[in-house]
Amino acid sequence: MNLLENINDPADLRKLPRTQLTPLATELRQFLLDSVSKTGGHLSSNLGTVELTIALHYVFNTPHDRIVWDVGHQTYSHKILTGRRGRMPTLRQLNGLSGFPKRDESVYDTFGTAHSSTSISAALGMAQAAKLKGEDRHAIAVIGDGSMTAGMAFEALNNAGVEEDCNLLVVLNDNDMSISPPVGALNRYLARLMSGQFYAAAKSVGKTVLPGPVLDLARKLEEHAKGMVVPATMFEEFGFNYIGPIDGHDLDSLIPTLENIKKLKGPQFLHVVTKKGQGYKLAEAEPILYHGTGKFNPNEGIKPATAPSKITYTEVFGNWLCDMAAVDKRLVGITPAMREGSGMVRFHQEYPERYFDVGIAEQHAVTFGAGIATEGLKPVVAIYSTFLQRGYDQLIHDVALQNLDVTFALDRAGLVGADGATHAGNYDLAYLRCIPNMVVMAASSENECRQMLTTAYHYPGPAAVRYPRGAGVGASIEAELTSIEIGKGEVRREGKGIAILAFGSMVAPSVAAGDELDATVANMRFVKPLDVELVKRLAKDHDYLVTVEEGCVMGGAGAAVMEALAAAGIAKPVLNLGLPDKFIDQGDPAALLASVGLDAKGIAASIRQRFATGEPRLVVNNT
Ligand SMILES: Cc1ncc(C[n+]2csc(CCOP(=O)(O)OP(=O)(O)O)c2C)c(N)n1
Ligand SMILES: CC(=O)[C@@H](O)[C@H](O)COP(=O)(O)O
Ligand SMILES: [Mg+2]
Repeated sequence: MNLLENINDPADLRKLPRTQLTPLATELRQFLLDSVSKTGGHLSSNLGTVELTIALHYVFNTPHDRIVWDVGHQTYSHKILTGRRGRMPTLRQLNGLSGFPKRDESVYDTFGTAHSSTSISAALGMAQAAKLKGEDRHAIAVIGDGSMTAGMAFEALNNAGVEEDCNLLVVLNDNDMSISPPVGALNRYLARLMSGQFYAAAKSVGKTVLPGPVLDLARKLEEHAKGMVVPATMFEEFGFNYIGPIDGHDLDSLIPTLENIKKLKGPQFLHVVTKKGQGYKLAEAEPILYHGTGKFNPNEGIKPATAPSKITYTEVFGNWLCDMAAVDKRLVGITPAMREGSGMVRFHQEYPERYFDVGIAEQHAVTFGAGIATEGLKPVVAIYSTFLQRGYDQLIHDVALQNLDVTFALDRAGLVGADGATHAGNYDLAYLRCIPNMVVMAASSENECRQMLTTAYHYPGPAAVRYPRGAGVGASIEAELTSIEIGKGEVRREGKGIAILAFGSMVAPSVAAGDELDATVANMRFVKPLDVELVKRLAKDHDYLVTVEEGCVMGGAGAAVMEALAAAGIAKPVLNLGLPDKFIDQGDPAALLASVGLDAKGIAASIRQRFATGEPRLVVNNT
């Protein structure tokens, strides 16, 4: 029977008899696999949450009751069961379904996410709001074991645990994995809880909420443990009723347990155990490979690329890190839970004692790096541009204010494609250049990226190198570790009338636009310190200046050029090109860049359009 086809929203699901839920889960899992193999997406986490999603929507009265998903990369079943099955072929594409929950996509998406560890705070906010408004509803945060490692999650637990009359349920989806294997003491603690499984459940309110067979087992274990002092779980110490761990793939455990929990008041904590990749053997065996996939044939699985592909900036960084570590024993590599994404797998293998995965803890990663720097070692914090937003105060207060020698390797700078607005690294140039002591560089090629990393590393204060997701321009990469002069740009092309001052990834399209317009093109390299002498010279020798960056135009590199001109008392018509003052959703990165005029054609067209009349004027392109 095709059960899935008849479910247009959770009300349809709730009409099904319990006996049909297991066959539904089988259909849903197959649908997920077929669909994600055609679009790409976060497969393993989604395969692991099929039953949990069914159970939550079956037991709770959504959307009246609020489910808040953490990260949201595991919400495809939720999307499918809440009326978006037909749009799954558009997942993560331009004008298609987002890969994450989004409030304007569905009323069932109660909270927009993609950066982790926000769910408990948001759900607690909803629960408190319901209380204040006199509304009777449940708020449920679903958070993974990886996401639970972040400070924010603990801040929220700390707050929630004393809210005794709040209808908050935290579901910990423990699959013993982050993207990479989980790290840290919390992970060890959860493993210990697992090893004493049903025992802990029997001790807590589990007696009243666990379904018969699970409870029987719990009682037997309790009998066995008689006479021992049973410590409360840390979640109980935080003020939650802790229930679990229970099997998150067993609907006969999940549903009655949730039904019982639903009757309880106050902060509840349900520990659910699932398997990443559940039901698809290849993903079960290699959950990291199947965490985020491109398109693949599900019968064959993901195959290694046959044709040699262009090296990515991530690989450039990973190779540089190993090369620099080989010549400098002081180098320490730090990642907040992004070993694979940041290109640190080889470094981890070759230098395990100097490799630190600190968990999903960007704030801590930055201050941990600062602490290491105070002792004369050389920390390199590898972090996506978007995730450094989490560590901003740490960057200012702990690193820059003390002028500590920390190198920041900022991957995924600019538009990232399928992950969309939540992951776009659009703000780093603006948020970094205003911090005293910082050196900020934007790489225009693979080789320049390597040189900039070396430059940042040797600079005795805080320095950041930003580079985009994916492959670069195909430049050959030197083996040496050479630096470039700090604060010096270079002229790539001499032309007439117009000078284009390009930053990072925008150098290549600007050179192409320069060829078309016979304009001068400079690779500015440094956003801070800006090459003011070069700016002045270009202003003197040209009628018009154009700045181009793959970053928010407001407050970014172009703004730095404007400030420099103003400080020098130079009045010149300047056109600032960059990312507009709006969030840009998912899509093919090249198409997205073209849509905001940041390809060669768009740059040339904007320049023609603004300066066609020859009238000097100041324009900011932030439409
Ligand atoms: C603040 C932040 N840092 C890093 C990430 C990248 N990230 C996405 S999913 C993930 C792992 C999450 O692990 P878990 O919560 O256990 O979910 P699972 O992938 O196991 O389903 C990471 C590190 C993120 N989304 N947000
Ligand atoms: C959900 C999440 O935050 C990550 O899984 C992210 O999607 C990884 O992005 P990259 O593919 O760019 O590493
Ligand atoms: Mg996990």
